[in-house]
Amino acid sequence: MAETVLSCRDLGVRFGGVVALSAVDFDVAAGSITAVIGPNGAGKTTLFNAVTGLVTPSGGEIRFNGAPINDQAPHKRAAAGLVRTFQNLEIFTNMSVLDNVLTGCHRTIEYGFLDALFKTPRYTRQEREHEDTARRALEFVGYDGPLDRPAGDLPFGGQRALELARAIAASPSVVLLDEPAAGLNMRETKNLGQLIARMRSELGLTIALVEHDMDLVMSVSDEITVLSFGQVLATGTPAEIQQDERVIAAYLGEDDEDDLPETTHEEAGA
Ligand SMILES: Nc1ncnc2c1ncn2[C@@H]1O[C@H](COP(=O)(O)OP(=O)(O)OP(=O)(O)O)[C@@H](O)[C@H]1O
Repeated sequence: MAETVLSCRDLGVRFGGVVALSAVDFDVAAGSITAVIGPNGAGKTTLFNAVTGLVTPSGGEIRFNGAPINDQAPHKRAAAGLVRTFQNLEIFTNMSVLDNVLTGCHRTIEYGFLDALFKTPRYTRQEREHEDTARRALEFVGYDGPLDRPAGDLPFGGQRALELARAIAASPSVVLLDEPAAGLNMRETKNLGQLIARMRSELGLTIALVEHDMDLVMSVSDEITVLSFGQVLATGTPAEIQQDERVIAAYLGEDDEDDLPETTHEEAGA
């Protein structure tokens, strides 16, 4: 069985009187694609925020590569290889496409302030390496436009791809994708599914994703955790989750977009 790289035990998060997460157990196996689904307000983004250090848990433990990280600052978690993307794009629209991706490389900077000031060989070498990494990440996500184009000029789908490239350029071991298909059309979503599968197969990444697009979730995921009202409702394979009566009940009354599709993991060609 694959080793667990990320785990939450008995995780709780409160915002004043609102219990956003309660007694949540969540595991991500090395090399897996693990999805977190659930109705609006179920606590999915809060789970990712707790894992990446953007919110402080009121209880429970988060472990990354076996070590507790509850007290670790967000940038330390990123430096350790736990990298994320955001539901609302966090693109620097005035910066170029290349510079946006380069910001992802900064977690691996080894030169100091004086190296940068005097442009020492160490600085020049690492800047060149970072640029190569950024170019390769852009190529990986299928970007073939000019590198100096302002990121704000890209269409929405292009900006989503740019965010993925930035996460990839950070050389992570685990990537958390928060609603990567939000705002994408059907063709773009299908391409995204292939890209996520390639991130695992070609780059060896472990991926966790929060997503509302059920066709995407069911086609790419190995394991799914379902949250409802801040608690884990079910955990299982796509086939198990699609047949789970509690999950189906939790989704009744949700938008069509959120309905569990009838396609299975196998049918979707994952
Ligand atoms: N910063 C905050 N302050 C107060 N309440 C919050 C905060 N962030 C989230 N919440 C509340 O916590 C609960 C879980 O929110 P969260 O955004 O994690 O849900 P979600 O499953 O990601 O929803 P969606 O699918 O709509 O993005 C909700 O009741 C939400 O209103």
